[in-house]
Amino acid sequence: MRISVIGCGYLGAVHASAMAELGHEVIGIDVDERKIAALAAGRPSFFEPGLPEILASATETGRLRFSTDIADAADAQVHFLAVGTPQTAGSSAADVSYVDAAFAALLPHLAEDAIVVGKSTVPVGTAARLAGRLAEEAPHASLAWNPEFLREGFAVKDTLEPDRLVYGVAEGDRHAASVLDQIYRAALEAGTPRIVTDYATAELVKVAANAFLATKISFINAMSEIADATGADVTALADALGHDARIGRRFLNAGVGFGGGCLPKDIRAFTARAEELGRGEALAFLKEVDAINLRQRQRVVDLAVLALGGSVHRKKIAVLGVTFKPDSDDVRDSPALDVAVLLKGLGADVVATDPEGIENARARHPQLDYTTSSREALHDADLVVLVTEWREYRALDPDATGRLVAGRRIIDGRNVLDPVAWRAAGWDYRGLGRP
Ligand SMILES: NC(=O)c1ccc[n+]([C@@H]2O[C@H](COP(=O)([O-])OP(=O)(O)OC[C@H]3O[C@@H](n4cnc5c(N)ncnc54)[C@H](O)[C@@H]3O)[C@@H](O)[C@H]2O)c1
Ligand SMILES: O=c1ccn([C@@H]2O[C@H](COP(=O)(O)OP(=O)(O)O[C@H]3O[C@H](CO)[C@@H](O)[C@H](O)[C@H]3O)[C@@H](O)[C@H]2O)c(=O)[nH]1
Repeated sequence: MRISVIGCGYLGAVHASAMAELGHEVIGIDVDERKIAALAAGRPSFFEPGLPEILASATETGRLRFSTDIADAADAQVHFLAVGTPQTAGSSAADVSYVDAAFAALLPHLAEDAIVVGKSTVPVGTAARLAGRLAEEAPHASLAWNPEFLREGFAVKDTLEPDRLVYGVAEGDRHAASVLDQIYRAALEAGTPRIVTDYATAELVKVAANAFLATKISFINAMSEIADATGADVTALADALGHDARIGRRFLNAGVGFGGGCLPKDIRAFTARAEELGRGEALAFLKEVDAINLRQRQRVVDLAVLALGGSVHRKKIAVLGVTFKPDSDDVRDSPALDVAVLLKGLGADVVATDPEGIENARARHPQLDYTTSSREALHDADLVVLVTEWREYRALDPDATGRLVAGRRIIDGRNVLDPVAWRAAGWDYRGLGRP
């Protein structure tokens, strides 16, 4: 199948490469010339495990090409829209202007029977609006919405082996569903469940899934606040809750909270859309989910102040991690980076380290000191704050780490270290919701 992917960021670059890996002829389109030049040379413009390999092999065979000119997508049968839908500045709503612009640019280039397939996360109602426009301006083409559920760090695997496929199609449009079935044949043959539904349901599945995941994390973080007040242990609580198959253990890790380019902005956009629909009350709880989440960042900072006896001023603090999660270089709405900035704001000498995220972090917060060497960050530190659970930080040895620092104090902002082992090595260990 000849496919175009419009928007080659974290989602689009992976989707384009994975579609080529499946044997399709793919062209990736983006307005960012630097991104396109790197991708065309077989180099991803961001860190994602497994992506360099499939990108390089697909560009070498010529099955995957890139361009900044949308006219080069004209002979594709299927066009995936994967442009960004960030939070609008000064509002909690999603900014759909990139979707609208990409859609408008594509319209004059649509071949007979072409299918435009939305992958971006959009406010419910967007697909119906775009379908209306298509019916007027390119009635020979059709629209489907096929939301994406990949996680950064597992993006390639999640794209090739998704948990489920959701197609939102116009009433009676069997063609779009059957073309998508051909594209995803390998996953369907492996037994991936597929739900064919209307536009609004498909759009809602995506934001509802993220709202549920965010709620689960904020739920356990709220429990961690209660655990702190009572001496209970939130990790044991999560383990015990998780054994109930109806609840499940995943996404019950208390800590500095959720960030990234999806969960935070998606729950805010969903709330804003519910308000527009006159159903604000139904999703009012998501504001609390957001508030609980943001509070965790301050809790980590408060613990740091406590650990240093009331002030962090002029104290050297090693902040381990700047990305919103491990195995990603993404610092969008990163709790880790926020903690570093808050500590710096209190006068601490912050040295932040991260295996992959420093370049992006520096672009956003040039006022912080960074190093790629965790040894350098730890050297002579009065306090260590672990905020992104990269494997190398989880594997730190308390004795060896203790020999690098000036004071054996650690805040485990992800509850991933063994408090017994760290305390046995003489550390003042503090987690969130851990006695
Ligand atoms: N990142 C994820 O893990 C993920 C997962 C599922 C869904 N999503 C959703 O996918 C969408 C994209 O997210 P992302 O993280 O890849 O964002 P991103 O910012 O990394 O990428 C968006 C890309 O679109 C490009 N772009 C903007 N306007 C364009 C236009 N008119 N024509 C062509 N390209 C254009 C930008 O230059 C950028 O490269 C969002 O709606 C997001 O919510 C993201
Ligand atoms: O128990 C947990 C699990 C996650 N997190 C945090 O939650 C955030 C999001 O994690 P994750 O969902 O793994 O990362 P994303 O790559 O942002 O993926 C989410 O957002 C994507 C974009 O919409 C969706 O496609 C995915 O299905 C959805 O999981 C990160 O900051 C994690 O540290 C926790 O704090 N505790």
